[in-house]
Amino acid sequence: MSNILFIGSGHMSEAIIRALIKNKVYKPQNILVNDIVKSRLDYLQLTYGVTPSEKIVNADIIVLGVRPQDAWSDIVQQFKTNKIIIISIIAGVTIAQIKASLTVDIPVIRTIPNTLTDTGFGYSGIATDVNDQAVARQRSVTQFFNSFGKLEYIDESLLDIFTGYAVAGPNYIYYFYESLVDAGVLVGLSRDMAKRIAIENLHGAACMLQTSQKHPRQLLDINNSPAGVGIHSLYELNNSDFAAGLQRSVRAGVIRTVELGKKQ
Ligand SMILES: NC(=O)C1=CN([C@@H]2O[C@H](COP(=O)(O)OP(=O)(O)OC[C@H]3O[C@@H](n4cnc5c(N)ncnc54)[C@H](OP(=O)(O)O)[C@@H]3O)[C@@H](O)[C@H]2O)C=CC1
Ligand SMILES: O=C(O)[C@@H]1CCC=N1
Repeated sequence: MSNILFIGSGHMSEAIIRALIKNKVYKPQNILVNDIVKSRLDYLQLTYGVTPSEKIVNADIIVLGVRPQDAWSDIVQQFKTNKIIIISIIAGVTIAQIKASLTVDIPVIRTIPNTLTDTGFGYSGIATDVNDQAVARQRSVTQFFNSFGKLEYIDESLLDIFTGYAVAGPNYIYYFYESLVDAGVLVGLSRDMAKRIAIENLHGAACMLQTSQKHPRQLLDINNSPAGVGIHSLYELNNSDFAAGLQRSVRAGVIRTVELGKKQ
């Protein structure tokens, strides 16, 4: 079996490692982890049985899991063989930037993975340059990507937008859920009951949007009788900055992604 090395083994790498093991794409012993934090390596070894690697070694696939602000450029300069494939999960940093730091011609695939790996939901974006497209179709690479949710192969020019909208996406939902649960508590429900109701409505409303073929406005209409409860509560939401606040938030995520990529 081929092996894979994660350099920078934080939250996102861990979510991918969990998916790789769960979906039997790699055995734990074929997953090598490198991080500057030794306790992180101990934790990953103990939790998943993966192999810690305090030095950067060669592997069939090398996942760059450090942050855009970290020394990714110094890391990639250490690769001296073109027998590896680099998969970068670093937000904002382009394939051209990574290739410019390489001293050997190594294929680079850029992905922006979604932390929803445990659920099978959530889109991850993938981009390659034309020269590396054949490499991206290799069995080991396809298996790697297929293990963590749904995939969208996109042009690299869309990847930063995809990051702010799709991959930061669970944030908007978590925050909405938290605010909704607080609203339930505010009007007098126990937190437990407010949570159960909110999660059920989230699932149910998502199902309606997916299966009913109806525009959200039509669904809102069904849910609001004349002079009734729903339209009164929506009136307040309309009066708030809710929609524009959400849209500004997504735009800020996209802008920050671009900004982070320019830092090095
Ligand atoms: N979390 C998410 O939802 C997503 C994250 N990403 C991308 O994944 C990458 C990692 O994010 P995330 O996992 O959340 O971040 P974390 O901070 O959890 O993980 C990064 C890890 O890399 C370590 N590190 C830093 N520099 C080096 C180095 N030179 N060599 C080895 N290890 C190093 C860090 O150590 P220390 O903390 O000591 O610096 C840390 O343990 C980022 O580029 C992010 O853009 C992409 C999609 C989604
Ligand atoms: O904040 C982050 O670094 C990651 C990238 C996209 C969403 N979260």
